[in-house]
Amino acid sequence: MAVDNDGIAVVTLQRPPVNSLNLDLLQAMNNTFDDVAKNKSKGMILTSASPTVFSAGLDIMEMYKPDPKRLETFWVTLQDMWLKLFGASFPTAAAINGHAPAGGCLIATSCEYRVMLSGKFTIGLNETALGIVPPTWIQDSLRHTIPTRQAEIALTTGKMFTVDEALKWRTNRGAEGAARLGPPVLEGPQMPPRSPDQILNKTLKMCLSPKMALDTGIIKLNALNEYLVTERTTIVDNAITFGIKKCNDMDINIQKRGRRKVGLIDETAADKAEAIEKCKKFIKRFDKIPSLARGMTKQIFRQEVLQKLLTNRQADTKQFLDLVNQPKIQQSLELYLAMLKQKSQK
Ligand SMILES: CCCCCC/C=C\CC(=O)SCCNC(=O)CCNC(=O)[C@H](O)C(C)(C)COP(=O)(O)OP(=O)(O)OC[C@H]1O[C@@H](n2cnc3c(N)ncnc32)[C@H](O)[C@@H]1OP(=O)(O)O
Repeated sequence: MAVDNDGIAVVTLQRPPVNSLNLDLLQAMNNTFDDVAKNKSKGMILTSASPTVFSAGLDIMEMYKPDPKRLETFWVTLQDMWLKLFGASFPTAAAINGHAPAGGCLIATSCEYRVMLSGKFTIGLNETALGIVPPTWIQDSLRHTIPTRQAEIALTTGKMFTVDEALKWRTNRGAEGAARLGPPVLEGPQMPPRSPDQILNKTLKMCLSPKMALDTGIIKLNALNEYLVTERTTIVDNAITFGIKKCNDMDINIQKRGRRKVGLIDETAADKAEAIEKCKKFIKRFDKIPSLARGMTKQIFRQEVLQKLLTNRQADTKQFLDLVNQPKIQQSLELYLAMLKQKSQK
């Protein structure tokens, strides 16, 4: 952990090669989260020392042919880690500088803000694809981050999102779009400034008139272009809102049409330093908010999900132990480990 001059703690996961979460790493994370809380840090950013992997999720070796006592401690320590991170009163952000499957995605979704490096990385809860069932609180972390329907589809299909798919939906391409429309397209006299409505009404009237002089037509076209440039964002936003409503009315899946993104991450960054900077910017947004009010509001907001695990902790642990000890699950884990080994030897 490194605390910067602003009092923001940057916690770097460092368990080569892929930051898989074994008992030792989870215990170290818990101790670190306690320290961040004790030191009254302004906030915490989680990132990874690996250049390509944020975290590969749970260490499968902890679950394959496990020692019963250690397996139980492992699970309870994972629950503790999640309770501390998801329920932290201080602001939390993840600078996701690589792949974040399963438990890696859990850590990221437990934070309040996510910045992921652009590139060929993926993030998601892929458990069902491995034949394992993510427990309620792990599902809840995703449901807390993205819309319920998208979370259900992602969970049941074991979806791994590309960075672009994971990004949140943005409609405002203001400057870029305006630049594409550009300056007036036709050479010639320009019109004195008027309000967009005045311009549009006049243009419509003129276009309906059968005798329009060329010069007047040019003025009007320039005026229309000016209107489109200045009001583009509003026009595009209104068109998208209208389009979404129509698609919903007609039961058309907007995501398939490529416009709607899911919001699993908040921003992208070109490199780790930029990702950390963007996370810091998020944390600094709370500079003027009294920390007690902020922290309590967050905890109330997350209380229902946290309480579910707190009340069912023993049952959740038993369910995990029963599941892992099933011969079928052991077989799946063995096959998966062999597949990973084979892949890494290529
Ligand atoms: C049973 C009930 C459980 C319920 C609880 C459910 C909650 C969470 C479940 C999990 O988190 S399970 C873990 C799921 N994780 C994954 O599916 C990711 C698997 N790994 C990968 O896809 C890749 O490793 C990577 C993260 C994309 C990185 O790829 P890269 O090419 O950089 O590295 P590799 O060559 O694949 O791996 C290097 C080395 O690490 C070993 N390894 C990778 N992931 C894990 C892991 N999760 N646990 C243990 N070991 C892992 C991999 O086998 C290689 O080992 P060596 O061959 O070098 O010995």
